[in-house]
Amino acid sequence: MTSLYPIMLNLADQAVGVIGGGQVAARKIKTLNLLGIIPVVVSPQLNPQINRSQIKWIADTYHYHYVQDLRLLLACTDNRRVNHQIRLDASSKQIVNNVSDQQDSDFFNMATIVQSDLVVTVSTRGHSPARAKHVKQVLERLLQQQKL
Ligand SMILES: C[C@@]1(CC(=O)O)C2=NC(=C\c3[nH]c(c(CCC(=O)O)c3CC(=O)O)Cc3[nH]c(c(CC(=O)O)c3CCC(=O)O)/C=C3\N/C(=C\2)[C@@H](CCC(=O)O)[C@]3(C)CC(=O)O)/[C@H]1CCC(=O)O
Ligand SMILES: NC(=O)c1ccc[n+]([C@@H]2O[C@H](COP(=O)([O-])OP(=O)(O)OC[C@H]3O[C@@H](n4cnc5c(N)ncnc54)[C@H](O)[C@@H]3O)[C@@H](O)[C@H]2O)c1
Repeated sequence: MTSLYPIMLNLADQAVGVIGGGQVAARKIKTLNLLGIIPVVVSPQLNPQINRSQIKWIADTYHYHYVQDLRLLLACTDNRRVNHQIRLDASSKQIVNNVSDQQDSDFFNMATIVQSDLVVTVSTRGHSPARAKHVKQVLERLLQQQKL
């Protein structure tokens, strides 16, 4: 993807859905929670790293009716067909991240540091998530050292 534009999305009164409850979902939920967002999670199983008190869990496989009122959707199952179906089902008001296919996503997630009102994000335009993670860790140390 070449045309990417970073923004802070206003999600007041709009809910977020995570479909799938595995390792990748756990990482995305952690960041949502850091930002004070309690997502709806649709998944028959939950990774133990997911804090159940910080989500609204629907213990079932994906059906569109569970997510039709949600604004932002993170398609995080380990089934590429299901993740793609979530994007196909989405209305024009919904924005979808398909974790198994960059080209099938409306947006990418960013490595995110949250320190009260300060939010620092890192993106590699989808090229190297591991690099984004590394730069985030360096920035975390810098913020701490410099007391910024
Ligand atoms: C930044 C972060 C935010 C977050 O999602 O939390 C994030 N990935 C993170 C971590 C991470 N992801 C992966 C590893 C193992 C890497 C390794 O070991 O090499 C690790 C490291 C770890 O887990 O430790 C593997 C991976 N990631 C993607 C694919 C598929 C693909 O490339 O298409 C695969 C291969 C899957 C496979 O195995 O096939 C795709 C995406 N990952 C993105 C974001 C988006 C682009 C970000 C950007 O522009 O830089 C994008 C495009 C879509 C999206 O998900 O939005 C988070 C930072 C962690 C932090 O903050 O600490
Ligand atoms: N974008 C990223 O950051 C990134 C990073 C690594 C891997 N991936 C991709 O993410 C996918 C998921 O990886 P993972 O490690 O989280 O897998 P995982 O096996 O840990 O978790 C998969 C989850 O999906 C759920 N699930 C399966 N079918 C479902 C359905 N029909 N409806 C609802 N939930 C369903 C399972 O119950 C489980 O909770 C992989 O396919 C991988 O290619 C993406």
